Amino acid sequence: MKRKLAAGNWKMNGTRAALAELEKIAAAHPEAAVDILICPPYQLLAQAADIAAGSPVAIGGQDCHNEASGAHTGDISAAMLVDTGATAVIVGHSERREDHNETSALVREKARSAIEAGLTAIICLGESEAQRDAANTLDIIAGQLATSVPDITTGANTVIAYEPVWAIGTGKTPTTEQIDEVHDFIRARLVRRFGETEGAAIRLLYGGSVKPGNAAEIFATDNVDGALVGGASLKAEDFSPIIKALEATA
Ligand SMILES: O=C(CO)COP(=O)(O)O
Repeated sequence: MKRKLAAGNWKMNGTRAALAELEKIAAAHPEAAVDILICPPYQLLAQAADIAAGSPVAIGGQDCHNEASGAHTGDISAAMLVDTGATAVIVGHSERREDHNETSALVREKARSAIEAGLTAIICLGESEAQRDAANTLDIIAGQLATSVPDITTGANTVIAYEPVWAIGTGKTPTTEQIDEVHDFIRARLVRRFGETEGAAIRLLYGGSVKPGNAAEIFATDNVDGALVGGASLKAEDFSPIIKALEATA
């Protein structure tokens, strides 16, 4: 039985003072019925991993380079993330695709590099508002999925996060029917490509304005195995109820 996953992406938020929130999250869930992951900014990773040690909370990075080392000023490799104590990394977030012109082909190489280093790759996909309005959502998802997900993907090493770009940080969320449609589509494509067992084992997260108030409804949707949460993961008082809502479905 695959465990559901409540993941928090702190994005470019948080100095050392923010670690107090991580302490609160770890203390509030000593025996979680779901996996919990916090992805703080790089400078907090090693300390975050120390704080989370012995708790059900795992720590992840928000991006990695596709190469293991070398002349890439300002970048971080998957092996370096492992060295901090991180066990996962987000790749292909729409903010990386947009701000850093990351293509799906590059995202695939980052995911491959992360998996080869022993990290769980959380690969993000999602359509823009214009793409949804033009009824291109499933075509966009199909293309991103085909190109961003490496052949070495298994249920154990990869998580897919569906994050409609227009729902991120906007307070807008798709209807549960819209989430259902995309998640079912992703599941079918994964099963077709990786086979019944692995295709079904890859966890599918929904991300985009998940809050304590809408989490239960989103988690009741078929093929939603958890959430990738931005703003509401920054404070324990917001993230804990989301974890609990997911536990209620586990
Ligand atoms: O981008 C997200 C998580 O990666 C979602 O962000 P928000 O939850 O702030 O909308």
